[in-house]
Amino acid sequence: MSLNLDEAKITAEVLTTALPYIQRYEDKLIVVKYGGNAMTDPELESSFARDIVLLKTVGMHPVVVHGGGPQVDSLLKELGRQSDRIDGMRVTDKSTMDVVEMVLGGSVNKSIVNLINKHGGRAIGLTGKDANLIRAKKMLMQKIGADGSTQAIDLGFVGDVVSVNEEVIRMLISSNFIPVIAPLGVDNEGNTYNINADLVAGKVAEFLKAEKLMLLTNIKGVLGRDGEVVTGLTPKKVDQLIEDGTISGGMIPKIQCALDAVRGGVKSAIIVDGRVPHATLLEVFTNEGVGTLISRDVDSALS
Ligand SMILES: Nc1ncnc2c1ncn2[C@@H]1O[C@H](COP(=O)(O)OP(=O)(O)O)[C@@H](O)[C@H]1O
Ligand SMILES: CC(=O)N[C@@H](CCC(=O)OP(=O)(O)O)C(=O)O
Repeated sequence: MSLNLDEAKITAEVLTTALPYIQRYEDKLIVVKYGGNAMTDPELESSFARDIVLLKTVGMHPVVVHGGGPQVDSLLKELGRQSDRIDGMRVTDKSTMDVVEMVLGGSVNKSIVNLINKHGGRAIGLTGKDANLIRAKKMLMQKIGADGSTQAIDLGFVGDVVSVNEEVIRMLISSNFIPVIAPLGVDNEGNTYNINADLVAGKVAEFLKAEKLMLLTNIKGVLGRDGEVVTGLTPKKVDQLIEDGTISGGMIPKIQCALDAVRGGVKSAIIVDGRVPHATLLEVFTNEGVGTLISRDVDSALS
């Protein structure tokens, strides 16, 4: 078979364009949160897995934290049950916790691990309970009523991250593994908690001082009042958009943990459209990126 020179030229150009990005991120840690809503199409799932393997192969250190909210909903439905969400958090009683653990720590985690490994990676799946990776405590949610009074809301076994055992992650990374983490945590008494996956990804990125936190979701980015993607956000603007209801539901914890992560030392956090094939690569290997960027100099970012 003879070499097609035109095709070869394009390939060479693409590879050369990638070089500065490969050099820039060499040996750097990139935390990718893979949301349940982005796991809907087998081709997209494959392109995600290949992107992760490629990042690792060229010398970066991807760490995957996954969600799986819609997958938990499906099993609950099959069981003839449902659960409420308050500001994006699933109210989790004991029996819901069992289903959450089964789905997130079981089928969802293992299918991502399997897919990455099928594409030549060395993924290893763990939940926040393994090696006490994620220490958690019960989340205390406060709601402010219309009259200004504060109301405490009990979400059951929903947790906040207290700490992340970074040693475990670093050990896996240095042995060339790709950690794939399910968003469960454990407290000192051994209680298991269901933790929003964005929160876990943000804290993992923060504890490991990651270069980048990428939150893959099912929307183009954070949409402003006019329905257009907002490319850069300030904390003040985020507060305004939450207050007037423009940012709601699952986007609330997502944007808040992106802000917390950059305040905590992560260089940049990006909310990316996981429905775009190779969204992860596009974000790392292009200047423009895709979605909404929250960088460390967030106070001077576009609003
Ligand atoms: N201002 C906004 N911009 C973008 N999405 C928003 C906004 N407000 C609410 N959302 C909702 O947040 C969802 C993303 O959160 P979520 O469903 O929890 O995603 P994931 O499962 O990927 O974590 C979007 O699909 C959208 O319905
Ligand atoms: C407390 C809480 O809400 N936990 C989430 C954990 C999974 C998750 O965050 O999944 P996505 O990223 O796909 O939404 C849940 O039970 O759905």
